[in-house]
Amino acid sequence: MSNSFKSNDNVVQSIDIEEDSPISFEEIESAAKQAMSTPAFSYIASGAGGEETVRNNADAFKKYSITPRLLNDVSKLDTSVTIFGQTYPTPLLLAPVGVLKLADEQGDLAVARAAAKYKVPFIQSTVSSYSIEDVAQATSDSSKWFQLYWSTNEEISFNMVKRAEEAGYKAIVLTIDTITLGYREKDMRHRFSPLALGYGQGNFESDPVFLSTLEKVNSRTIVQGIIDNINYPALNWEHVKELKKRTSLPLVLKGILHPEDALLAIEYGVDGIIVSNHGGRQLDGVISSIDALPEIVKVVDSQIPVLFDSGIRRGIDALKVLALGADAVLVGRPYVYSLAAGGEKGVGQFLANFLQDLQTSMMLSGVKDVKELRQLKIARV
Ligand SMILES: Cc1cc2nc3c(=O)[nH]c(=O)nc-3n(C[C@H](O)[C@H](O)[C@H](O)COP(=O)(O)O)c2cc1C
Ligand SMILES: CCCCCCC(=O)C(=O)O
Repeated sequence: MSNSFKSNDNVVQSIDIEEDSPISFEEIESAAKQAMSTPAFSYIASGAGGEETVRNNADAFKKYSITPRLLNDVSKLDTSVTIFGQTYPTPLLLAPVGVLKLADEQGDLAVARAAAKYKVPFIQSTVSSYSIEDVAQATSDSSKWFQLYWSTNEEISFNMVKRAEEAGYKAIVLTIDTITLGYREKDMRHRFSPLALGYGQGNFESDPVFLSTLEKVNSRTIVQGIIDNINYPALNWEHVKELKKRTSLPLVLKGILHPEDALLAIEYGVDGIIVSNHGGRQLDGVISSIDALPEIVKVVDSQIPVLFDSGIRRGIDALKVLALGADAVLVGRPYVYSLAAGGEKGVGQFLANFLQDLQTSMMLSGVKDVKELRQLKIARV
C-alpha cells in the first residue's frame, strides 16, 4: 500500500506502508505498548495525578465542530507556514520529548531523520538521548529547534544554547511549566526514572561545564545532578529577559495557558509561545490546551506566533487548532509511539498519514491554505 503527501511546492513524497503497519493513533499506541516494558510505556503514556488533564485534552477536541464551506476549488492546496522568517511546507513540528532511547535505540537520531524527509522541524529536548552535535550531524537537511530546561547552574543553560546556535538550530524553546516534575503516580508505583536507566543524558554527557560541576564521580551522581539541575522553582521573568539577551535565536516559551502570561511574554520580548499543558504530565486539573487557546489567540492578536500542543492525535485535530488561530502545531506521544513501534520508518509513516489526513481535512473543509483556515467556522458544542 502506498500513501502520498503532496506539499505546496508540488513535490509528491510517498512512502510504502507495510500491510500490517499501524495507521490510527489507537493502533500505533497499542503497537507501542506491546513493544515496550510496562514501566517504560507507562512513563510515556501517563500524566500527572489522576490524569484528569490527559483525559480532558482528548475529550475537549471532540467538543469542537467544524462547519465546512463547499465549491471552493481546493485543487491547489498550500499547507505552508512561515515562522520566524522560515517557510515550512507544513504547520507541523515534533514536540520536545526527553529520553527517546526508551522507545528506540536510535532515539533522537531516528526522529530527526524521519522529520527531515517531510521537512518537519524537530524540537530536541534538553534531556535528549543524543547530544545536540550528534543530532545536528544525523541530518543536515532538517530544521531543528532546541528545547531548554533552565538549570540551577546558569552556565549549563547558556552553554547548551550556545551549542545549539553553533550547530545551526533555528529557535530556542524555553519550557516554563516544568520548574519541578509533576506528581506522577504511575512512575512512583513503578519506581521508574528514565534518567536513572541512563536513557537521556545526551546533552549532559558532552557538556564540559556540567561535568566539571559534578566532578563526574559516577553515573548515579550525574543522573541525580541532572534531575536536581532541572528542578528550578525560582524561574521567573527576569530569567527570560536574561536568556533573550544571551541568544541571537528566536526565543519561544512553552507551557503558556493564561492570557496574561501570553501578554507578559510579548512584554518581555519573547518571539513566540506554545500553548501547552505538557500533555497533562505536569499539573493535573489544568485547563485543556484547546480550551485555553482561543482567548490567548485573541489577546496576542498576531503580534507573535502562537503554537500549540497537548492532545493532537490526528490531522483533523491539527486543523481544528489552526482554525482556532494557532500558527502551527506540535505532536508528542503519537510520534514517540510510532518510534517505539517501528523506529525511523514508523515515524515516517506516522508523518505521512498525519499530513495526508490534514490535507484531506483541509480540502473537505473547503480551505486552500492555512490563512483561509482561520476563516473556517468552528464552534465549541
Ligand atoms: C515521554 C515524554 C517526555 C517529554 N519530555 C519533554 C521534554 O523533555 N521537554 C519538554 O518541554 N516537554 C516534554 N514533553 C512534553 C511534550 O513536549 C509535549 O508538550 C506533550 O507531549 C504534548 O502532548 P501530546 O503528547 O498529547 O501530544 C514530554 C512528553 C512526553 C510524553
Ligand atoms: C526524570 C527526568 C525527566 C525529564 C523531564 C522530561 C519531561 O519533560 C517529561 O514530561 O517527562
